[in-house]
Amino acid sequence: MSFVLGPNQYGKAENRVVRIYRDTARHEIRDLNVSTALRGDFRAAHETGDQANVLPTDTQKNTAFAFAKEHGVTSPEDYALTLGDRFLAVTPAATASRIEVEEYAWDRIDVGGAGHDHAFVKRGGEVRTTVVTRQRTGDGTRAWVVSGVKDLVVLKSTGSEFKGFLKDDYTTLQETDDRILATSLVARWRYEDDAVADGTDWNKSFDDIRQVMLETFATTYSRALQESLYAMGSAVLAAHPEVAEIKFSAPNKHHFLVDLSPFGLDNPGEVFIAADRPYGLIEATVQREDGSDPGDAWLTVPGFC
Ligand SMILES: O=c1[nH]c(=O)c2[nH]c(=O)[nH]c2[nH]1
Repeated sequence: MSFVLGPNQYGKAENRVVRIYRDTARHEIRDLNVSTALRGDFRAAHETGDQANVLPTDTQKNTAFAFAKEHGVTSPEDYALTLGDRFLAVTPAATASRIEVEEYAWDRIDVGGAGHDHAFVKRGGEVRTTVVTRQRTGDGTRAWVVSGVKDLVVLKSTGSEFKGFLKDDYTTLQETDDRILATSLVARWRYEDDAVADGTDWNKSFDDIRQVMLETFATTYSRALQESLYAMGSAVLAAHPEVAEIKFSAPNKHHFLVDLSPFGLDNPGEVFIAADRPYGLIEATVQREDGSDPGDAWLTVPGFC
């Protein structure tokens, strides 16, 4: 039996490149998922293990991040064309480079009718939720309404720090005065018992609460995601007497600053790698001090402490 090498390509898939433009107070964000691949004469790498023609996938990854700084991201097309050109230039064995870019769209969070300078909400994907429990009582029924939103992805490109935390022998995290803060928010709020009898406009209430959460996230300087959540919950309870309590489950979607110094580039908060996992998971309830009895409202509602 004999075999020959058929079609092949290799590269680094799904580099999560986030480029922030922060030359002025009004930041811009380009959020990309970049996959690179090279095709050509890479027979030796497969047949004899000789890597002399192989531009490592690690180098391809580094280039994807470095080019986001050096050449910027004016469009996914221009960025991909520039990257593809570079790989061909430095890899003589390559006959083709293939660059696939997905771009995630962000909208500015609306604050008082204007888009915020550095707070964004990811377009699409969010889901409105409600869990209603109607329970038989002696003379009728009682209803609990727990409504919410999940997968509401928000990001601040500045106005967030994390420092002064407890340190031990295993702490390596550096303190920071300025970081990206991002989360995919799950929030559920329980309405007061009389919200049903009072004829609550559920649609209006949902829209307003969502807006209060977004606006508070945007305008509150954050010393931790915990503080942002508490501020958001407090703002909802202050503005909405029909809400008894609100619970949050918020993954801290880490964005790590990429070290571009090996390539002679500085990186003052402009190019980040959006990490997938692990993630910090911050969960908190904000409730009224004299709050009503939640009864069975939260029974089997998953994902909250
Ligand atoms: O907002 C944060 N809260 C934390 O508890 C935490 N822990 C951590 O490593 N980073 C962060 N960020």
